[in-house]
Amino acid sequence: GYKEASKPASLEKEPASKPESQDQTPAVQDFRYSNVTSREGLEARPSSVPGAAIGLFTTKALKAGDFLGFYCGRMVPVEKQDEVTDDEWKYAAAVTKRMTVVADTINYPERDKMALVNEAPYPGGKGPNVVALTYDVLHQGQKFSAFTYFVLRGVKADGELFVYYGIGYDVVRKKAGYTQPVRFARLGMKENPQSVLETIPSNCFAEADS
Ligand SMILES: C[S@@+](CC[C@H](N)C(=O)[O-])C[C@H]1O[C@@H](n2cnc3c(N)ncnc32)[C@H](O)[C@@H]1O
Repeated sequence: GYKEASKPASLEKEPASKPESQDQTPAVQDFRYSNVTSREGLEARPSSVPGAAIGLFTTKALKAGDFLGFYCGRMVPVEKQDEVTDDEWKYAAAVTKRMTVVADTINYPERDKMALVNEAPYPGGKGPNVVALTYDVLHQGQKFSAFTYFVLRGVKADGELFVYYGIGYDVVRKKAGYTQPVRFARLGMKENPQSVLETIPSNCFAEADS
């Protein structure tokens, strides 16, 4: 099933509205290491946001509910999170209560691509066109969770992708020198990642919260 996710790990949950519930937990057929962790047609390019460095763009038009990709990287358990550097926190997301994923877009540019999605320019922009959700799978009787990105509203070909990082990201935002209003999102139809990817990348999952 899916549940709304927040980012980064350390911080409080935002009171965001729940996306439509999907009660069926998908059971995976193939659950293994893979470098293909996102849909086709996503490219890193210089961001349209001044000062935001690189951004993620889609070469193909996307529609609300489309699966974008798994947010992958190094899994850091809660007891090791004091070892995460300020730079790494810029690329961190909470997968579960006890596990944070820290993306490495330099060494794993394909696998850790989701970490290149910026926040929408503010003020003046249209806001996010991507939303973060927790995706759960059942594998050999055990539940695993991944932090995923889904398309929130239609994006034209060559459009830049934007997601709201959550209230907890404010510390990092201040250091980077930009602001962002609190956002609430509701997502309708959701494409199953398993209909987009040939294999589900097990290295992007953590043992689910019980
Ligand atoms: C997850 S990374 C996104 C990828 C990053 N732009 C890069 O080049 O690697 C998050 C960082 O991107 C930058 N960023 C994201 N959205 C931004 C925005 N709207 N304005 C300015 N900087 C932004 C900030 O430095 C932030 O800490």
